[in-house]
Amino acid sequence: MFELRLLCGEDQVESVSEALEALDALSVSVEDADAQTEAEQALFGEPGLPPPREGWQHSRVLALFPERPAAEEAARLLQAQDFFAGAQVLGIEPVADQDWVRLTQSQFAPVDITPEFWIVPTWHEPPAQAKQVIRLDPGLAFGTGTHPTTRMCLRWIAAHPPQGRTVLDYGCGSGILAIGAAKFGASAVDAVDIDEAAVRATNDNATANKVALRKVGLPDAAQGRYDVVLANILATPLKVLAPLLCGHVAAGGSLVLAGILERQEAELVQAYAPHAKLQVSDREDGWILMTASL
Ligand SMILES: C[S@@+](CC[C@H](N)C(=O)[O-])C[C@H]1O[C@@H](n2cnc3c(N)ncnc32)[C@H](O)[C@@H]1O
Repeated sequence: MFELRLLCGEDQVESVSEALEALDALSVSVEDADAQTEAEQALFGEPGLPPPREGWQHSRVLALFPERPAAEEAARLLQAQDFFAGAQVLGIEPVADQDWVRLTQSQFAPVDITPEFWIVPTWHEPPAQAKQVIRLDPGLAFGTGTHPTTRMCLRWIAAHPPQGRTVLDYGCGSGILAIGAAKFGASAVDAVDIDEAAVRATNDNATANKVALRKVGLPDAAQGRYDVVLANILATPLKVLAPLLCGHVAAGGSLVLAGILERQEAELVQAYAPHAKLQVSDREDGWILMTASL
């Protein structure tokens, strides 16, 4: 395959990408041309908030073609378009054949939560010392066990097995916390997310792990009170959700919150103060786990 490399301004990326697709590019990808420089810009904000920017100031657009003449023809046609004015063709490079599946898989190794509790991709054998295993492959939904926020929630579950208790996983992503709670003996687990793709992933991952979740759906599926409420979202939505999440915790139950940076501790304590007394119960890589007993 051959890769056509282009440099475009913010306003040109969409037209150039669409034109490349119309010119039968096998794939089109866009990178921040200013990455790792002082001009690098963040594009994504917290969920529910508008992105700080719609696109990068300078983008590298990379298009794959099966043959060099097709890439050359695409470059020639693009250069003749008005919308390409100011953009540049950086070159056409052959792309070495690789076993992409193997390469991707090699980046996801088993992850230990405790010495005996592991998250293991399906293409790996569980380590010998693993007594409790969640089988999970990377997918569209967040939560493979590699992020500190997920790891801290799973560590909390392993340290406080919800044996015979009801659990709500609010913002379930891949369903990893719900599955963990079910594996550690919860009597009923509900998992909800605002993202339909997360709901689908949670159902699929629960089936793959042979655990039965009681309800999986959009946030309205969470009804009533639970002995344990887990929410690994981010500080801003967690603050907004304070009354709702606390309203789902049964008397004597536990609230477990993650997605909070160390510097956000005080604002979370304040937001939850009318409902619960939050305290930091774990920390990893600048993230904290905050919990409360109600
Ligand atoms: C950081 S991921 C956590 C996924 C998984 N629970 C874990 O611990 O790895 C946060 C998830 O919360 C969901 N989410 C964000 N805001 C939400 C909201 N207001 N209500 C429900 N889910 C939300 C996102 O769609 C995402 O799947």
